[in-house]
Amino acid sequence: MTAQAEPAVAGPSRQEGPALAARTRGLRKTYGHTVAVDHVDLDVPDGAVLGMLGPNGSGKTTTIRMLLGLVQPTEGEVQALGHAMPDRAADALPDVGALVEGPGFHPFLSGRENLLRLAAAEPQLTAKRIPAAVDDALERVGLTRAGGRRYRGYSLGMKQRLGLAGALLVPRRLVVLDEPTNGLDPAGTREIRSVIADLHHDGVTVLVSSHLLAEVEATCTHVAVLNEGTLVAQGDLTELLESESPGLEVSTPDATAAVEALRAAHLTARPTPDGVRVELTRATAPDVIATLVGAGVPVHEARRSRTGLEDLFARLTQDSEEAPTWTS
Ligand SMILES: Nc1ncnc2c1ncn2[C@@H]1O[C@H](COP(=O)(O)OP(=O)(O)OP(=O)(O)O)[C@@H](O)[C@H]1O
Repeated sequence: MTAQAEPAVAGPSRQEGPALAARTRGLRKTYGHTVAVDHVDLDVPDGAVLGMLGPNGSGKTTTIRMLLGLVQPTEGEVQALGHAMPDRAADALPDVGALVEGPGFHPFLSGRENLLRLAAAEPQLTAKRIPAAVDDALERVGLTRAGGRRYRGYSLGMKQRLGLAGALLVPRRLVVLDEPTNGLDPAGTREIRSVIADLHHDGVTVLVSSHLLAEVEATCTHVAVLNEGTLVAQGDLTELLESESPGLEVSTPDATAAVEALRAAHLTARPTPDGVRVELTRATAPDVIATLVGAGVPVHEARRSRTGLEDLFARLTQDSEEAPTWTS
C-alpha cells in the first residue's frame, strides 16, 4: 500500500484483505470546535506491530482511546477484535492489554501490590493463579527487584514499565500502547522494544503510538500516519518506504558498463559509489538484472532503494501550519 493524500475508502479488495485485529471507518471526534480525529479509516492487520505516528496534537491518543472504548466517537465505527466499541467493550477488553496515559496506580502501594489489585479484576485469572501472573508480568518488564517498592518512589520509566506489566497480566490478542517509551532512558527503551518483539513473535497484534521515528522503524511492521486528525498514510512499513522511491541499487565493480547496458535498454541509470541506481518506473527489478547479466555485467547485489522514514514523514506532514518536530 502506498502513501495517500486521502485515505482510500474501503473497497471490496480491502474487505478481502488480511484479517484485521482492529479497524475504524469514518471515525471522527470533535471537542467543541476542535476536530481531534477526522474521518479516519484505520486498518490494524492481525499479527502486525503497527506504529501510529504523528506530530503533537494529530489525534493519536484520541484514536487509541476510541479503539479502547474509553472515548465515545462523534461519528463513525470502531471495532476491536471484531467487536463494536464502545458498545461491546465487555466482549473485547479481556483480550486487549492497554497502556494509556495515567494508569491510575495507588501511590502508597508497592508495584507488586498494585498489580495484584489489577489482576484481581482480570476475568481470566483465578485467585490461585494471580501471584504467579503478577510475578511473570514484573519479570517481563524488568521490575522484579523493584516490585516491593512503593509506586510513589518509582521513576517515570518504572511507572511506564509497571503500566506495561499491567497490560500483560494475561495473554492478550491485541496490545495497545500509547507512547510506551515516554520518559524512558535508552536501557528502558530497549526493554520495551524487546517486550514488543516478544509479543510479535507470539502472534499478538500490537498498536503503538509514538513520535520517535527510529523506534518505529526498529519495531514496527506497519505504520499509520496522522496529521491534524487525518490519516495521511497507512500500510506495510517496507512497502511504504520502497514505494516512495522506486529504484534499484545494484552493486557492481563495472558501473560504466552497467550504465551503458541499461541506457541501451532505455532504462534510466546513474553511477553510485557501489555501482548504479536504476529507476524502476519503466522496468521491474528482474528486468534490470536480466539486462545487466545479459550484457555480461557482474552483479554482486541488488536491493530496492528506500526513502528514510524521516523524509517520508516530513513530506506527509509538510502542510501542517506548525512544522512537525520529528525525533529520530
Ligand atoms: N478531552 C479533550 N478536550 C478538548 N480537546 C481535546 C481533548 N482531547 C484531545 N483534545 C484535542 O484534540 C487534538 C488531538 O489530541 P490528541 O491528544 O489525540 O493528539 P496526539 O496526537 O495524541 O498528541 P500528543 O502527541 O501531543 O499526545 C488536540 O488538538 C487536543 O488538544
